[in-house]
Amino acid sequence: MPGEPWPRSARRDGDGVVHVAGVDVREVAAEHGTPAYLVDEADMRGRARAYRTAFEAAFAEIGAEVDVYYAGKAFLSTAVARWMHAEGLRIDTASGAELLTALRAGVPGADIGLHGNNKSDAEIARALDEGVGRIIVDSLAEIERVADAAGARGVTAPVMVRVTTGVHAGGHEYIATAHEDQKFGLSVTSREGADSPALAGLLAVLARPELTLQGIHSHIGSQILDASGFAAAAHRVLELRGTLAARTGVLVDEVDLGGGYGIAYLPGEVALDPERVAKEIATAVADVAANLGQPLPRFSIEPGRSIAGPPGTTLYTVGTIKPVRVDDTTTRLYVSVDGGMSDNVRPALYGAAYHAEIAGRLSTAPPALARVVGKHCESGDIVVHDVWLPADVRAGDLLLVAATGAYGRSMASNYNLVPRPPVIALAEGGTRVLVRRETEDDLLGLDVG
Ligand SMILES: Cc1ncc(COP(=O)(O)O)c(C=O)c1O
Ligand SMILES: N[C@@H](CCCC[NH3+])C(=O)O
Repeated sequence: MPGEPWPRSARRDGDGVVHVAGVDVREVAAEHGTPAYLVDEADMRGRARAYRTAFEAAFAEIGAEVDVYYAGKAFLSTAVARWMHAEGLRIDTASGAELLTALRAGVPGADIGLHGNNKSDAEIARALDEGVGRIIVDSLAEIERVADAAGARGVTAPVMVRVTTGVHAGGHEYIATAHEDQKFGLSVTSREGADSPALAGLLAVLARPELTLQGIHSHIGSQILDASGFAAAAHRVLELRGTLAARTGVLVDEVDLGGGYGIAYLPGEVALDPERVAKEIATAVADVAANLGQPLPRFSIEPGRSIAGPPGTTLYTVGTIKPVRVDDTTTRLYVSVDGGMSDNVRPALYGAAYHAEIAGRLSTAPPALARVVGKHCESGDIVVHDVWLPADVRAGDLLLVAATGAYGRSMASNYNLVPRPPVIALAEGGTRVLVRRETEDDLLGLDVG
């Protein structure tokens, strides 16, 4: 600290105490308790701005426009939706409650998109009634459902068709989304001379007067650290756009290239740089469009992790410490904290690696091999697999885990009936609760049997 993977403002003072946005983590713990998710507001807003300005500039160079949608699945609250909208981003939602959060924040429906491979009737109805800017349809059946719902309301629904391009990209298999054998989208691959499912989807949209075909959507995966996958996917999407134009004369207006921009989780890892990736993608799509003889569409992207991840940290208090002899030469310190897989499921789900440091004091003790574990009844309840902590780590120490802002709170559970931690924004030396701590009464209140 400072530097990746920590929030931009993270510093240690002369006593070794970590401050984020000028706030002493010991004060956060005293005021709000632990575990707690902390968000460096200026950092999150800055990253949103950086993505928007980098993509706008790179696409302006090739003569195209681009909209940036913040992918709310990474972490959404009304404050976050307001920050993102104030920074000139739109909001991508993937459920009725994410949509409602953006609306409650005052984001106009026109600036919101709705995703989902199995949208409920109620979700489709809300999207139509609130006039969302786009519904991203994910199957042939859904195209008919959205058209029927729009017809019943006497409105026209703006839709994008989500396609899968077969491009493999991203981290764990569970977060790659453009390969063939998975649930999302319609494949661009045509088999046995038939139209590809993606082309069939586009034709199905054109066949329904209750729908306007706004564009084609491709999201290839998440935690991608190499821009070439985006360019390869864009190539296939523009080819599909050309095929549709040749068949029907309709040239779709917009292409969404999804999210997936990778971040640093560990010291020494290098995140994708928005300016560089924006330039690489813009140059690639300009070349492809020129080769295909197509005018450029409008573009959009949907970053989530790269905006919400790095500004977020999780503050825990250390409890039980157990040295475990793992072989003749190695002892590992099992350092238990007051949270675990209920507030960050990513290590258990994807084997994701994180970095942690003692945050409330300086230690000159030699480093010891440690594994940070949670308080749940599961041996896979690991917060940080391998990390060197000072050998004098002790109960009561504050431990800060880096880069937990995306897919931490948003994927949190109540395993073992553990209440979920609050989300605290840190800005200009002060704190503000964005999402309050869940209580045992909240959980027992659901038990009406
Ligand atoms: C359709 C879609 N858009 C955007 C995202 C956001 O991805 P990321 O958080 O990796 O930027 C996802 C999640 O992977 C997604 O499924
Ligand atoms: N939840 C995943 C990424 C999002 C996948 C959504 N398509 C993660 O934590 O990495």
